[in-house]
This record gives sequence, C-alpha cells and structure tokens, in this order.
Amino acid sequence: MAGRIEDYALIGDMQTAALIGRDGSADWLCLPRFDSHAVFAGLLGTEEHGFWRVGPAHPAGGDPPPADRRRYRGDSLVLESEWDTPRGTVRIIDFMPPRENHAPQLVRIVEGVSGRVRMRSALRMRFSYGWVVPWVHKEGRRTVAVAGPDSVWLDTEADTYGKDLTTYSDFTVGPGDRVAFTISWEASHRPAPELPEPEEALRTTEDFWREWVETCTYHGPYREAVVRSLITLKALTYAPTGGIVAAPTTSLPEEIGGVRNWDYRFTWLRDAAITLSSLLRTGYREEARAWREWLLRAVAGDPENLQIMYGIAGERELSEAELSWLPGYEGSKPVRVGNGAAGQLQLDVYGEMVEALHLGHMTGLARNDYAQLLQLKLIGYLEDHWEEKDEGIWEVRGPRRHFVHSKVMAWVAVDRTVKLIESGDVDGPLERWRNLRDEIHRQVCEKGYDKERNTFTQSYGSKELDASLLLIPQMGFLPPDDKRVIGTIEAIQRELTTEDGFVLRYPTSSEAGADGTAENVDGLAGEEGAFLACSFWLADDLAMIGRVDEARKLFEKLLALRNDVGLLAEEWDSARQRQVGNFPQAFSHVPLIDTALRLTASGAYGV
Ligand SMILES: OC[C@H]1O[C@H](O[C@H]2O[C@H](CO)[C@@H](O)[C@H](O)[C@H]2O)[C@H](O)[C@@H](O)[C@@H]1O
Repeated sequence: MAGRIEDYALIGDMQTAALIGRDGSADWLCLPRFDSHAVFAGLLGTEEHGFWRVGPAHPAGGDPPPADRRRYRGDSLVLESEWDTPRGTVRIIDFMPPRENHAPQLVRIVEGVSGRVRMRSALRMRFSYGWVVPWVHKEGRRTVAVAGPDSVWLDTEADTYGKDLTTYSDFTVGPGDRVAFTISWEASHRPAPELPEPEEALRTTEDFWREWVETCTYHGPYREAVVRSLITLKALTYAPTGGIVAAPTTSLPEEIGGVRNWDYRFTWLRDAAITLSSLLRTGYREEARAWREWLLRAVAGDPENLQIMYGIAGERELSEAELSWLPGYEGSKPVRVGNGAAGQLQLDVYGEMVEALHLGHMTGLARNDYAQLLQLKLIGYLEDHWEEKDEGIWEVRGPRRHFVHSKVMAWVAVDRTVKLIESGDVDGPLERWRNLRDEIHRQVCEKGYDKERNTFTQSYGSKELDASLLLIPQMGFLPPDDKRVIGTIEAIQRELTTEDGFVLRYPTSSEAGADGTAENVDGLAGEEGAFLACSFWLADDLAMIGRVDEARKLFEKLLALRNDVGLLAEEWDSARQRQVGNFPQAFSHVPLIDTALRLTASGAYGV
C-alpha cells in the first residue's frame, strides 16, 4: 500500500514526526517520541498496520488519487496538498504544532478551494507498530483509542462513524469551508488531553518556522535547498534534549526487497556531529550549544564505555530486534527496531566529535570546561586504541579491519586537540600528542596507500576503494593538490560511481580473502544504492581540486534527486531511479548544505 519513498513528505513537532503520502495518507507516526512504538506503521506493511488518509472521496469508493500539487507553506514544515477533482479543488493542510505544554498533535485542515468536493477521512489506529488493535469508543464528540500505555484522541467538528475497525468521516467542502481534524496522544492513565485549537495552532506553527528560518545566515544561490535541509535537520532534533535522530524511520530498505533495513531513530555521534557543524556554519548556535550539552550528558563516564550512538535522551540500551508481524516496505524484511551497531567500535567518531567541538570553539561558542575536558579524555582513549581494528564509518557487520578512514579521523581528533593546546586554552601533553599525530599520519600513508594504483584503500593492505576516503582533503589530512589525493578521487570516480554518476560507499560484491574464500566486507547479503552523502563529498573534492564546473554539475544533479518537497533519503537506486533507505536522512541533508556553502564560496554556481 505504501507509495514510493519519495512520495512522502515530512511533518513534525521536534519530538516526533509523521510521513504523509501524495495520496493524503499518514503512513508513519510514532507517539510520543521519535523512537516510540508506531501508531501508523502502514509504511512497513499494509493498511492493517495503521494509517490515516484524508482526501477526495473516490466516486467508486476506492482510495483517493495522488494530490495534483504539494508544497510546504513558505519556509515552514506545514504541508499543503491540493487535488483538482471533476467537482472542484480542495486543499489539505497538515502539520504538527511544536509542543509547549500541550499533548503531541497531528492536525489536518481540509479547505475547500472551488466547487463542492466530497471528502473522506479514514483513520485506522494500530498500536505497537501495527500489532495491537486498540479499543475505540466515544466520549461525547471525542473519539478515543486506548490500548496499554497509549491513548489517542480524535477531535473534529465533522461527524464520525466506525466501520471495519476504522473511524470514518464523510463530508463536503465548498469554497472557503474549513474542516479540521486533530489527533492527540496522551498516556492512557492520564486525563483526556485538552481540546485542540487547530486554527490557532496553525498560526503559531507557521510563526515558529518563519522565525526559526530568519536566523539562517546563508543567502547564496542555493538558499531554497539549504533552508529546506535546515528545516529538515531541525525537525529531526529532539527538542527536550538536543539529541538528533539520523532519520525518523526504521527499516526503509537500502535495497528494495533486501535485508539492509535499519532503525535510524537514534542519535549517532557521527551524524549528530556533522549536523552540528552545518548548523554552526549557517548561524544556528543555540542548536549547537544544546547538542554539546546533550553530548556531555550522553557520554559522561569512562571514555572506555563510550558508545557510537545513543537514544535521543542519551539511553545506552538499544538492543536490535525484528518485528515479525510486519511484512516490510515492499516486502523488505526484516523490519528492525533498535540497532546492534550501538555496540561497535568505530574509531572515526572521535574525530567527528572533536571536529565539531573544535568548530564550536573556533566560531566562538561559549567556552565549556567540561567539553574541553571531554576532548582531552577522548584523546587519552585514542592513544591506547587507535591501532585497533574497528567496524568503521559504515558500521560493517563483517570482521573488523584497519579502516583507513577511521585512522584518518583519529588523526583529526589528535590534530584539533594539539591545536587547542597550542592556542593556550587548555593544558595537555603537547609534545607527546604532536608525536602521536605524526605517527598516525605516517602509518596511514604507509599502510593505507597503494603506490601502484596511486590511491588510498579501504583498509590496510586491501585492494578495495571506499568513498569515505574522499574526506581526506576535506579533513586537512593532505592538501587537495597532493597527487595521492587526486589519484584517490580519480580512482573513486572510475571504480565506485554508478552509470548515472553517483557514488557507492564501497563495492558490495565479494572479494577473495587471504585464505581464498569470498568475503563481503560489510558481512551482509545483497547490494545497495549510491550513497548520497558520498556523492556530495565527491562534488566537494572536485571543487577543492579546481574542477568546479564538474562539481557544480554533480551537485545540481544531486539536487534534482530531491523529491517534490525537497527531501532526500539515504541512497539512490540508479537502476530503479528511486530513493532508497531511511527518509528523510540527516546524513544526506548535511552534505547538501556543506556542498552548497563550498560552491557558493568558490563562486562556482551559475557558470
Ligand atoms: O551498512 C550497515 C549499517 O547501516 C547503518 O549505518 C548507516 O547509517 C548510520 C546512520 O546514518 C551512519 O552513521 C552509518 O555511517 C551508515 O553506515 C546501520 O545503522 C547499521 O546498523 C548497519 O550496520
């Protein structure tokens, strides 16, 4: 039943988010937090797993057709979908008001534009990701669904009726008519949530986003794409704690029908750190400060116990489980909740965290002694562990390796800390860490570089390439004009790009191990799409080595992959010409912003 991934638009209240299809169906919503159980899980199954569709009533009783037009209202997260029907035009305004002291709400206002259009709302709530059919009853005009810890309340002035375990409303709108529907969540043991005020909520929601966007300091040629990406990143931020989810979904597949289905509703140190850097570069200091506070709380304790990811409030227990009753998006099984990568060793996260703290320092974010103490402790940990094998940036589920990118990022962590000590802001073992920095650099250049092919490699001694190597010049490990950097960029262009010019993370086909047996580096079956972040990194590198026209063309091709409301998933399936992976994905929108800033600075646009 679910549409293509790019058929969805995001609305959210910075504590959770919903995906609304072009057909007016809300097919994904977790309440009350991003990582709570879904009330609508139709995205990963069928209508039986929960949805809420509002749209023109089909004369023959079928589902509404896709909307003819969709857009966000200005620079906001308020979605407008419009249908032209034989009887007239109708608009639906969908949004989630940022929470203050009220319950989480999803508001849908139906507005007649012209003619008289017959409409239908069909609401099927299924708690626990489509597993539990709640008990639904009326309390006055309110409809309430209750099961276990959850209650969801439907409020509307339209008449409702129940049929086939679904709550319906059939009504007609003419020009200027507005009929509002609101669902609110409340813990089932608590009193009913207050009656919503949808029109007032619409005003405050639009005001909130307009004011938030005013802070943006980027006014270049890609402003529309940058602002939409920033709004998306803000929507993925869990306001009470400052934690940032990698995406609001679980198990949207990296390969349609495949097993590469992961839960992204957590805060990865890596993803959050790069998000923070983009926010800082575009003027959003408050979010950066809040994330730094989140980080200090989450990682508090012995650096030996640091995890690469946490729950949005800093939770450590993220055990991975499979939801057997869900058939998966277009049959992509298993559907997973929790994420086993939480227990991995990924040495690159030290570099990404320190880089984000360093940028905060450089851009004048108020000094925080604990942040500096944390930075010193992280380097103390790296001193003892940087020579270990790890699972790396891609969180492979195959054997640990000496991933070159991990070592480069270890170098970044030490380099930025040496600079911090040199600035006189903190004390630390300067000479020892300068030597450590040199030692890491020497080892990477010796063991991670293939002289014959003039390219860095995925791991020490391997012949494989890896798109994370594109970060070498961006991190300042080597200058862009170094022949080894140029060789690596060209090798990746030759060997890791799809026919339509986008970049794969690494080859997913098997390579022969030392013992002659075939071994897939990520330990997983199947293949995956081009990784959008890596494709943006290639555009960055091309700009850095002076091939700015090529960089701009690639960037603009990437912009063209965004859906009609400017959103990107994690990957692009070139064969099917479809977005794949969790959606929308911070790790795609962050490099979009970064590349836009780089191209703008280099004057490479509009050539
Ligand atoms: O490819 C296998 C791994 O895929 C996921 O990780 C990816 O998403 C993360 C969040 O955006 C990102 O930080 C990481 O670089 C990506 O590889 C998944 O979360 C892992 O469990 C899985 O092993």
